[in-house]
Amino acid sequence: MAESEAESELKATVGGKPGALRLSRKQSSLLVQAGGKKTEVPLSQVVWAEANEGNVLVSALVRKGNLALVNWHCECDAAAAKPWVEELMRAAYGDVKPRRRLKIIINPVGGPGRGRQIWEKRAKPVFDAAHAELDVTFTERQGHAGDIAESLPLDFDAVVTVSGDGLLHEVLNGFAKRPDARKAMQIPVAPLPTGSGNGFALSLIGLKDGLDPAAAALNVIKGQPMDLDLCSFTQAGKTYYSFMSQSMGLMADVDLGTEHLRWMGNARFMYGFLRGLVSLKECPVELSIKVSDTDKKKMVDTHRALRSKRVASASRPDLTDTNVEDLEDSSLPELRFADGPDHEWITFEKPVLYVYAGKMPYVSVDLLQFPVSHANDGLIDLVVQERTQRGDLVKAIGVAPKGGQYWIDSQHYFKVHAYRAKPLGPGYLSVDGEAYPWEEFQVEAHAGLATTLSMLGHYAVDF
Ligand SMILES: Nc1ncnc2c1ncn2[C@@H]1O[C@H](COP(=O)(O)OP(=O)(O)OP(=O)(O)O)[C@@H](O)[C@H]1O
Repeated sequence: MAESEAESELKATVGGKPGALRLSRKQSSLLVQAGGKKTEVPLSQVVWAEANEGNVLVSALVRKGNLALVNWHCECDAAAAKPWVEELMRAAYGDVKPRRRLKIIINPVGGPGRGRQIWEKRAKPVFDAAHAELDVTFTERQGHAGDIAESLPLDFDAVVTVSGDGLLHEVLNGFAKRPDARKAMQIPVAPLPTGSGNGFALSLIGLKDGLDPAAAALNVIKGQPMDLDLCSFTQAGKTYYSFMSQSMGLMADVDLGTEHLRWMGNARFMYGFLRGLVSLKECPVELSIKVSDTDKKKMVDTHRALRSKRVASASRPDLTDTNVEDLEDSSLPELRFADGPDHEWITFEKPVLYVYAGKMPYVSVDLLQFPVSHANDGLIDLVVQERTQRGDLVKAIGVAPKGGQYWIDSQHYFKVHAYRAKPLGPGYLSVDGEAYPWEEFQVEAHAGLATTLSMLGHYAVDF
């Protein structure tokens, strides 16, 4: 059947005027014709359809710059409408179970402090339209989200953090403290971006819609569970979990040294970077690396091959209570490199401006720092920026939103199993955007330890 040809059509009336609304379901979209106006919406953006006693309601996210929720109400013959509506819901949801049960954790002071407002105006209406079952908590203090995760009943379909990336770090570390940590980490975590650092939402949804709360809500409603690697971060005998990044030197100064400028939103990171370029301060660190790959071109090829495989196989099936229960060993994995570096590790010998390790492509809208990273390749992407000419770094700013800095010779890019950093002077250390003591630590990757939600089955990046 040609894409333009309607697969099935529902003629409905609005306010008693026959023929005022025509809903046509095509192969991959819904066409709505009302009052001479045509709106075509991909089925992936249809969040609800129902027919009750001659009334039909269809809700979808329609692109109006951002994604906006639109509800179409109409009257029509109940017998004709019911099967049409049921078929539309089947086509719109595929394998995903509608009416997800969600734990929502909102940080009212995250980023520029607009979490509550954005939740109420832009996200909650989308979840309500999709008939999601919501259990909402507003955080009252630092650490609150971690405490919630530590004692959360495991009967939620997902945990959604309405904040920046820091709140997800707390949730995953709350899970890690539980005796049934492994089971808890099977509950997908997903972001609704209202913080200043929203790299996870950008990586899952892409640059175009990654900061749109409605698009993030859609990802929570329709995304399939996707394995998410975690990094264990061991310092002074204690192990934490990092889902996103660790940074030292200039990039940690950019994050932690600009906390007082939260009101600037995302712009604070660019300000911090420019300030760091003026001082060009060396990062005093001894860095040991358990390398998997160092060839940039080969890493791009592997990235493309892995990604097309992911598209073909999509992600794992939707969660059910049974497959969460099925996990027998619920403890977290042993560390493989607990004894520290051996002869297979290399040491980076040149003067360093910053070290940035990551598990996802976008750090912010201005920086595609890890363009060949994967949610679940079991490896950490490690960038070591040599202390180089200011001019090189200024040039990199312009190409950074598309990851162009990847090709700069002074920017060393490694795929690694693990690494260890030992401070040789004062500095900052940021783990998932949160401040950690600038003391010796070791990091290693753990394949697919946690879970997120994705509509694509891979990170949304073209490189
Ligand atoms: N009610 C609260 N009062 C104060 N701090 C809170 C509250 N709720 C959460 N926090 C803390 O706010 C911090 C910032 O959260 P998050 O990272 O999610 O947002 P953000 O604006 O992107 O911040 P950052 O840019 O610093 O990462 C976290 O350390 C979290 O523990």
